This record gives sequence, C-alpha cells and structure tokens, in this order.
Amino acid sequence: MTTKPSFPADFLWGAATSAYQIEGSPLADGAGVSNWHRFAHRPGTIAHGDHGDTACDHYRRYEEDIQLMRELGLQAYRFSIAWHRIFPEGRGRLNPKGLDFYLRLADALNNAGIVPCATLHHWDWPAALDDQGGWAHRDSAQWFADYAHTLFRALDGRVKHWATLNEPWVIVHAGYIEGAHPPGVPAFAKAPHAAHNLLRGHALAVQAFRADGAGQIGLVVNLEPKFAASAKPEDQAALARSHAYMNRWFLDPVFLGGYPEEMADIFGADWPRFPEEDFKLIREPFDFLGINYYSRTVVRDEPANLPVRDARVRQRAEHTAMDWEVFPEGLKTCLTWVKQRYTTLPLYVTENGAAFADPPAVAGRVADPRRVAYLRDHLRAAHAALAEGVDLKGYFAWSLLDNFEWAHGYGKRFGLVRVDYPTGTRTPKDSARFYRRVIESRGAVL
Ligand SMILES: CO[C@H](O)c1c[n+]2c([nH]1)[C@H](O)[C@@H](O)[C@H](O)[C@H]2CO
Repeated sequence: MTTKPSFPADFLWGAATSAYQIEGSPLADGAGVSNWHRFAHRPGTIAHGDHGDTACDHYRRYEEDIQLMRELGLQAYRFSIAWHRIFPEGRGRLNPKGLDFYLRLADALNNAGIVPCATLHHWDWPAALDDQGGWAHRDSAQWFADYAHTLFRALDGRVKHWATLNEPWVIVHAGYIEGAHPPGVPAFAKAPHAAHNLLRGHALAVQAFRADGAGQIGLVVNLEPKFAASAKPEDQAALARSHAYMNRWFLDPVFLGGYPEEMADIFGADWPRFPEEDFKLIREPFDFLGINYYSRTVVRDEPANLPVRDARVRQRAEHTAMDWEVFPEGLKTCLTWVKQRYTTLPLYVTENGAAFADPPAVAGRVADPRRVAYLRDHLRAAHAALAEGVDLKGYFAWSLLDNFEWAHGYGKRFGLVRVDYPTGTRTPKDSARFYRRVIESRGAVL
C-alpha cells in the first residue's frame, strides 16, 4: 500500500505568468516601447505574425483573472513587472500610471488572500536600454538595481516575495547567442558579458532589497537534467559541456564564486577575464532559489554544432507540443542536485507545465488529460524530493492562462485555463479542476 503524498501545510500552491505574455495594452498609460513589443512587430520574428498587443488582455481583465485564481484555490500568483511601464525610457522619468497598475494588482491579490510573487525582469524591458547596449553594457547592472530599488519602495507592504530575474540563461542564449529573442542579432562575443552583467544586476538588486525592502528575494533559473547518449568519451565530454552551459553557468558563480571551466572551452578566445571583485558581489546571499523545470535532454557529441558542440538525441517517449520529452523524475533530479551541489536554501518550483494541443471548450469544459497526467506525475516527483529532505516551499504551475509563447506566438497552449483569442474568453480546463483538488487535499489525490 503506497502512502498518498502529503505536502506540508505551509506549502505554497500557485500559478505563474509573465507581463508581455498576458497583459496586452503594451503602450497604455504612458508605457514606453519595450524590446519585445518592437521585436514582435518585426516581420518574421514570431510564428503566424503574432504579437502581444492584446495577448490575454490581462492589463484590463486582471480582476476577472484574480477571481479565476480564487476559483482555482490558488494561494499565490507569480507574475512579472513590465519595466517599460515604470520607466518608459528605462531610467530617469518614472511613469506613475504604469506603477499604479501593479499597485492595483497587488492590492487586489492581497484582498483575495492570494500571495503576490513579483518577478522584476521576465525578459521584457524598455527598448531604449537595448539601444544603449543592453545587458552587454556594464552599466546595465546598475540600471536594473535602480529599477528594482524603486519597486521595492513603491510596493513595500504589498509585495513581500520578490524574484530578481527570470531565467538569465534564456536572456543570454536566445537573445545573444541565437538571436531568436531581443536584441535579435546573434552577438556571440557579447554573451559572456551579458550573463555577467545579469548576475551583477541580480546581486546589486539584492543589496538594494536588503537596504530598502521587506520579505524574501530570490533568483529564478531554468534547469534541465542532461544525460549522455553513450559512454563514449566524446559523448561524455559533450554532456559536461552541455550541463555546464545550461545548468551551471549561472549557479556556479552565485553559489561557488566562479564560472565552470567548460565556459572557456565553449567560448574560446571570446571568454573574458572578469574582475575578481565582481565575483565577490555576485555571491551576495539571497533567500530562495526558484527552479523552472520542463524536461531533460539526452546529448551526444556534435563538433559542428557550435558553440557547445552537442546535439539532442530524441528519446522514444511522450513529448509535448513543444517537442519536449515528458520526464517527471527530472524534476526530482534538479531539486536534489541543487541541494547536493549548491545550497540548502529554500527552493520553489517557479515553473512547471506543458503545452498540448488542447481541444476547444465544449459546454464550459476543456478536456486536457495529458496535462492532468503531466501535473500529477511531476507533483509526485516534487513530493519525492521533499521526502528526501529538499526544502521545497512551493510549486507554481506554468501557466495560469494560455498566453503568448514568445517566438511560438499563441499556437502553444500551456494554460490551466484556456483563452480563446481574440475574444479573451477564459475556460478552466480539467487540469485546473485537478490542480484545485491537489491544493485542497495537499496532494492526497495524486
Ligand atoms: C526551456 O524551458 C524553459 O525553462 C522555460 C519554459 N518557459 C519559460 N522558460 C519561460 O519562463 C516562460 O515565459 C515560458 O512561457 C515557459 C514555456 O516555454
């Protein structure tokens, strides 16, 4: 007889979104042009010519969405703040109307008994900052810290759970290596500097929080367990490079004080020497680590595939609509790896979810059995990590709503709640109902 999972009474159950993916109204109330608004309107960048001009219309429908969160039984809501609404040019002039939206959002969440969990930067920022050098500019760290400091003071008492950055690795890999995200032009030699300034900005923001904030502050990273396709030395070497590149690039400096040695191998002559005092700053302690987990990758050596010289070996297993392998045990692998290698800090699963080709709503229902199974199996893995002593404090399903899936546009649906575009009609899926039962039973239904 297997015992039913039981999550701690203070375990925080939530769902997550991000500003550009759901808000719409990109230029409302004095907001500046963001990098993603400009990028998405550049022909050829986003599937089907999609963009975030309307998205889920959350900027105007946030009260309806908070009612949805209450119906789902959510205890917390992870959202991000659009920098360009606060500082339209990135620095200097503050836009009170832009700030006011987040004051209203936080108040409405608190009044609904839902913990606001704010991410300061989830990839969108004023286009003006990209024009001034972006994250590759050494001053970007201070731009970010000044923006963060403003928000800590403005939302003091309303928001007590902060994350500095969402997935700095994606900002660098997609934005500077691939060019598939803004700034949109591959700039290989700039990538290490952008990564370094993101980490410096994170640390300076934590210092600003210590001076003027209240509550908890953390960092959110994406992790993806890597496995070698074979025991051959070349595949083992590819595994080491791939693992260092995606999983250790940011965590080694913040917890161990230096970059993985594989980075110099990957970047070669473009790998800089950074000032020693930077590493002291980057190790600024913070309060929790958020982990975004979706899948794992099996890799082999592929010398032609620069810069990491690896290639994915697709597995004979279930895959999501993103062609990501469904691999629930990988969540436990990530959580235990972080605890063993880096830290006993509290951990949150800040994103976990899947896109599937959901059917349309019929009579107020959306049958999404594959997402129900995905959530069930990954929550079981999360509970197994808890049982092994991981200090897991919460779980945020990605995502509350179907939304703008970056370069994929609206064709990939991750939501617990279906959004029919462009009417914006919301329909909770079966997975939302399942998640509510999980929360009510503290996992006993898993
Ligand atoms: C490669 O998976 C990453 O960890 C990852 C997946 N996701 C993310 N990061 C982002 O944080 C979200 O904005 C995406 O919408 C979401 C779904 O794609």
